[in-house]
Amino acid sequence: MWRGLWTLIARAARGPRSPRSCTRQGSGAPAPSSGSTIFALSSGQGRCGIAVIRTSGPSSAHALRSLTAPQDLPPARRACLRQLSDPCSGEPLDRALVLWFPGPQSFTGEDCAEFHVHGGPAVVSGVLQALGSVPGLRPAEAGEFTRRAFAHGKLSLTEVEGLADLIHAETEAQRRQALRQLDGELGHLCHGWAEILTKALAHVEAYIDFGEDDNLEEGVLDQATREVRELEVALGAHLRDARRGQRLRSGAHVVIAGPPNAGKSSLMNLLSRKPVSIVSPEPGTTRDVLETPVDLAGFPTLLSDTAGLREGVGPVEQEGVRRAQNRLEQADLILAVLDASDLASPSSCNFLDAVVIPTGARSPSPSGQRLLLVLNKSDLLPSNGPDPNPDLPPHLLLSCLTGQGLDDLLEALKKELAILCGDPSTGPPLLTRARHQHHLQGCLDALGHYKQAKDLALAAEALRVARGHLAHLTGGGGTEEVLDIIFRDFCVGK
Ligand SMILES: Nc1nc2c(ncn2[C@@H]2O[C@H](COP(=O)(O)OP(=O)(O)OP(=O)(O)O)[C@@H](O)[C@H]2O)c(=O)[nH]1
Ligand SMILES: [K+]
Ligand SMILES: [Mg+2]
Repeated sequence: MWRGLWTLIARAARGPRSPRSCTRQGSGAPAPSSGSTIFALSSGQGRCGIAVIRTSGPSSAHALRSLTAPQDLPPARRACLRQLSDPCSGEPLDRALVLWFPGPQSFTGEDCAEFHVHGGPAVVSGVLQALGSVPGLRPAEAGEFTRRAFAHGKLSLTEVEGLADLIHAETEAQRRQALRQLDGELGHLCHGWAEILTKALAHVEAYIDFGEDDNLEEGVLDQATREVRELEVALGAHLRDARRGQRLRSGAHVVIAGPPNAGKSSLMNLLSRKPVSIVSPEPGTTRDVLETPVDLAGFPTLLSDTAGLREGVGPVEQEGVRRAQNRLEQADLILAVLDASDLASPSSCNFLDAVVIPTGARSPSPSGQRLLLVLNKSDLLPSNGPDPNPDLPPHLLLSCLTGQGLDDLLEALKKELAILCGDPSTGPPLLTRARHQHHLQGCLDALGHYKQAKDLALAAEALRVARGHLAHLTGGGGTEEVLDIIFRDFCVGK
């Protein structure tokens, strides 16, 4: 009987009824049009010390030989100095280091060549033109090198996304997260989950095929159900964290709010280190929502300054207040600012009652919204005096004028943002894209169908659907459309 079961495990792992399992297969991408060899400048545009031009495809060796003297191929993966010249005119182009990467041990899995040339625009365009004149070579499309790497199974889809994020990473936390994804952590996690599903599916299929024979080990079906239950818990925990990874990728929404003249715009300018907002002693200076991307303590954020919240004002300021309230609802983190020397004023009290106390009391609120209370203008308080208001919720003292308290505020922001975005140095791999969330949710829904299935054939089908979602996440059976969206993020030469 157990031999039968192992045959089934193997069959479930392979298909044929099942979707492709979660392995590092390039499957979904179109096979690179056979015969075409691509080339592009892979380093940045513009004048630079050294520019890297590379090729990928079967004519790479021919291209290398056509442009270099001596014409023999350098040893694999070793840099060699060569004279480069135009194959048609024979005109010298540069003296350059060239490298030869025979496939499949190359970035794309195909034969590749690299030319490390002097970075002047004339040299670069001369070499690109010379490559264009070699038969079988054409300029690469955006992301085409990576797409070929994916098609040859060198990178899984989540690793491709990690690479795109790494190229675009602007803050330290983003870079760490992207590197982890490029290392395949999310892919490995999905792979493990897919294996659990494969085993559970094998158990269910064994029961379907041999259950009646009565010589099947007791509890095979119970074991499958137990495994599915454990997987549901793991997926649920990951999905609850899903917003964090997305915030880390696209920036957390941090909204500065408070009564008029508390110093919100002063704080905006201090944190963004540029004069984004107009600061003036006149209450009601800021009317519209002003926003700017800011790297706060290593985390990417979209920082917004808003109109001071107060009632009984003219129609323009009223519209500003309405916009401020709208923006507050979308905030991941509210930076609530009050004037430390003016805490008893009606506008301060209203703001405390309407925003600070309700949000603070809900912390962590169902929406996950968080709040930091900042008492600004601490320079106006008597020095070394007692806390101006010990009854207030936890707060920080700050002076935008002198900068006192800024380090403590940045430290507190770092803690809040690590909670909101996840800490990319520790913790489980994050789901950085809506696509990841969609497939994990699809997998979880299918597991729900498994539990409700009245009939074993339907239960087995639910497990196959669940596994299909995990396979899609890492790129097995990825559709053309998804691939287009992902590779669009890349630049030419990558
Ligand atoms: N003494 C002192 N004055 C400050 C401090 N921060 C801001 N101010 C002053 O307070 C006044 C109001 O500052 P803003 O930054 O315009 O305040 P705001 O909250 O954006 O005001 P509205 O947009 O009108 O709601 C300005 O005159 C600032 O120079 C501070 O830390 N200490
Ligand atoms: K003001
Ligand atoms: Mg302002």
